Amino acid sequence: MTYAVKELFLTLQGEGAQTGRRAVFLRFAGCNLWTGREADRATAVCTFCDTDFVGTDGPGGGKFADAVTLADAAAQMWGTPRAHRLIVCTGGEPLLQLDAPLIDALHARGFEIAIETNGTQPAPPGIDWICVSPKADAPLALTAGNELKLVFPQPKAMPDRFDLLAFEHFFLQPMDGPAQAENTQAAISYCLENPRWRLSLQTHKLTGLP
Ligand SMILES: C[S@@+](CC[C@H](N)C(=O)[O-])C[C@H]1O[C@@H](n2cnc3c(N)ncnc32)[C@H](O)[C@@H]1O
Ligand SMILES: Nc1nc2[nH]cc(C(=O)O)c2c(=O)[nH]1
Ligand code: SF4
Ligand SMILES: [Mg+2]
Repeated sequence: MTYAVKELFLTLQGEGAQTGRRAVFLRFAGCNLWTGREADRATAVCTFCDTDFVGTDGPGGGKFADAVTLADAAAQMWGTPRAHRLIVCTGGEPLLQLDAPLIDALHARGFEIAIETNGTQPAPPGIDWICVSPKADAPLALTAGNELKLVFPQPKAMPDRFDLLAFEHFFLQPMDGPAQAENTQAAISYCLENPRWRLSLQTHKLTGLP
């Protein structure tokens, strides 16, 4: 199939349990919880998104005709050597496009495959690291994975709804936006009172990485 990619870039994973790790980021275009248009933000299911995922015009983005072409572009972006290769598939919502042929082509090039997902879509087999980030009252199709990273606070998605799910790590990530400072203090207070939860800061924003 054809893949619509907003951008493809090399950076360090900025968030969650794999923070600091070199990674190619594959940002797919499109999401099922927001059109990406500012005019629709207030009425979307997910209203606080910090990302432009509309179109295919970003750095390294485009329409890729097949899985091999896209996996080759990712491998070229990583460069040599082949060891420790990590690709983080994000978006937009990556599970609208990530499929078995692309998973196979990325594995064949030595990538460990991580995803950042809103958890509303089932995941194909073979993904090596699943990070679910629940949004408001959107029902979860994925209730197990490696990390659950909740943007905090969300009145319709408070942490106690999730802390019995089958994840290895539980993170609160302060919601970026006008109340970022207050949200960070609230997340810190919650983690101090609820030791199952750890704080995830968006370190790429602190360091100026993409
Ligand atoms: C842009 S989303 C794309 C992947 C997927 N659609 C999802 O929501 O998980 C990537 C990550 O950024 C987080 N995020 C989005 N907007 C944010 C904000 N305003 N503040 C903090 N984290 C945010 C998401 O919750 C998710 O963990
Ligand atoms: N450096 C960096 N780390 C990230 N972790 C998750 C991101 C995302 O937008 O999915 C992201 C991102 O956009 N940049
Ligand atoms: S689900 Fe993810 S990509 Fe979609 S609008 Fe929300 S944060 Fe953005
Ligand atoms: Mg981001």
